[in-house]
Amino acid sequence: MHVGVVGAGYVGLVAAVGLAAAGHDTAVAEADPAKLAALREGRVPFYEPGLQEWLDSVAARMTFVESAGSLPPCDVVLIAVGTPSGPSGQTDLTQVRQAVREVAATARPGTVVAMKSTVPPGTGLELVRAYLEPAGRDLAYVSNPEFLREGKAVDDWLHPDRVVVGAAEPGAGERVAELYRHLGAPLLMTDITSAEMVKYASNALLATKISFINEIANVCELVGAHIDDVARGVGMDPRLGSHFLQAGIGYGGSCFPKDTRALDFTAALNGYSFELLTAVIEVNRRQRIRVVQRLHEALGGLAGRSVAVLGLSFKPGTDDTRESPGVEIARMLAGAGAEVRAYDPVARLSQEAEQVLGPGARRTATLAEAVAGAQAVVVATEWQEFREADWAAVRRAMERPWVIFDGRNCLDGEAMESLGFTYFAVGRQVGRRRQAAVAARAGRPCE
Ligand SMILES: NC(=O)C1=CN([C@@H]2O[C@H](COP(=O)(O)OP(=O)(O)OC[C@H]3O[C@@H](n4cnc5c(N)ncnc54)[C@H](O)[C@@H]3O)[C@@H](O)[C@H]2O)C=CC1
Ligand SMILES: O=C(O)[C@H]1O[C@H](OP(=O)(O)OP(=O)(O)OC[C@H]2O[C@@H](n3ccc(=O)[nH]c3=O)[C@H](O)[C@@H]2O)[C@H](O)[C@@H](O)[C@@H]1O
Repeated sequence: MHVGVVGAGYVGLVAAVGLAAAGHDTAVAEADPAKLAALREGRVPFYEPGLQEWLDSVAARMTFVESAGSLPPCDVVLIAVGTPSGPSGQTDLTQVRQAVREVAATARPGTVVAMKSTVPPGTGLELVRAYLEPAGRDLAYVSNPEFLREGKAVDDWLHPDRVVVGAAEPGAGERVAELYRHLGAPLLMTDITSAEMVKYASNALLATKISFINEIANVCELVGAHIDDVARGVGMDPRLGSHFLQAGIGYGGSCFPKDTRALDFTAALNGYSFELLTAVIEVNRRQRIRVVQRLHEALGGLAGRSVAVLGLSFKPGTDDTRESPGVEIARMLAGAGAEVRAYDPVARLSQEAEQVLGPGARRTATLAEAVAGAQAVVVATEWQEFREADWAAVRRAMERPWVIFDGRNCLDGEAMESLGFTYFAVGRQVGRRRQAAVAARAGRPCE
């Protein structure tokens, strides 16, 4: 088939390369001149493990153009542009509307427009009415949400758990499903709005698991239980599943935060108060603040204290800093008067994000530079470099009281304490603090 893709971000580029690898002639429209220039030189314009090699192997079947209107005639055009949050949590559909408008104005009759961007339930039907029907050229619309993860995008594309296709006309849905047939994944064919809802329900449930385990971890701290064992025990029940039970400083990234807010907003818009989801969002917000509270306590205030934040990308394996807990924590600490040095081995900070780190925070080129003279260290992203760091050397480079907040529960707490650190984590207590919590609990009357 001849396939067009609008938007060469994480989803669009992975989809385009995956479809080219499956033998389709693929044309990609990318509006950002710098990204387009990189792609025309054969370079992936962001960090995604394995994608450069994959692109190299299929480059001959790919072309890159500057706008959706310049795409060659296609059987299917995938839309994979950004859908960021608006100020009240609603989805900003500006990029989607622009892309669909351009495709509707130029696509040849009979083209199928497949939406891979995450758009709120009801959007597809509205786009059909606003742009495809008025074009009068028999353009079909299909919702085809994407479930890949950053950092594992290539593998996720090749091994999807399912392919979801929402269509009003079976023929159009079939044409999109055909693009994935070779992957052998289970296929759900449904209507457009249900397909849109599958995407939000999936992300909301994953976010709920994270906020739930974080609440359990917070209670573990009070009763002297150990979240690692608790999560392992819970996950042994296949009905509950062992995934997404990693407690920490909460979820970030370009999708969970915005998609939970968008679903909350959509529910409210339709007159429904989605209490559970509102709580999931609030728990996630508070989980980051707990780090700042804990350091405030441990350092006897934050003004003038020196704190290193390790990890600015929202998770390991990506350079994406959108809604990253590490960035947010650095900003809160700096806002409270701490002198913050932040380090990340890969993260890409936009100019805006550099500014967002604020006057009290600056980024360093190395871990050693970040921790030199710091009184506390926060591990915000579980990069391998942090797991494998020479923590004895880090302790020597720091100043008293040698506090470490392991926001991803990725270090050996006992080992940290034996190096002289005061070790805090999420739902984990080691050494003296664990004994104290258990003793305090034992001394309390039963409720
Ligand atoms: N990042 C991820 O892991 C996943 C993202 N999604 C969804 O997929 C969509 C895209 O996400 P990302 O790839 O992260 O976005 P992104 O922001 O990284 O990339 C979007 C790209 O589209 C380009 N663009 C915007 N309007 C355009 C137009 N009219 N013509 C040509 N190019 C245009 C932008 O310049 C940008 O390069 C979002 O709706 C997101 O929620 C879904 C699953 C996973
Ligand atoms: O819609 C999307 O964009 C994508 O959002 C997530 O993918 P992604 O944001 O790349 O990253 P995840 O691996 O899901 O992690 C999201 C955040 O949750 C945090 N997390 C994850 C798992 C966990 O157990 N605990 C936890 O705190 C991570 O640190 C990270 O900040 C989903 O996993 C994808 O299925 C989905 O397609």
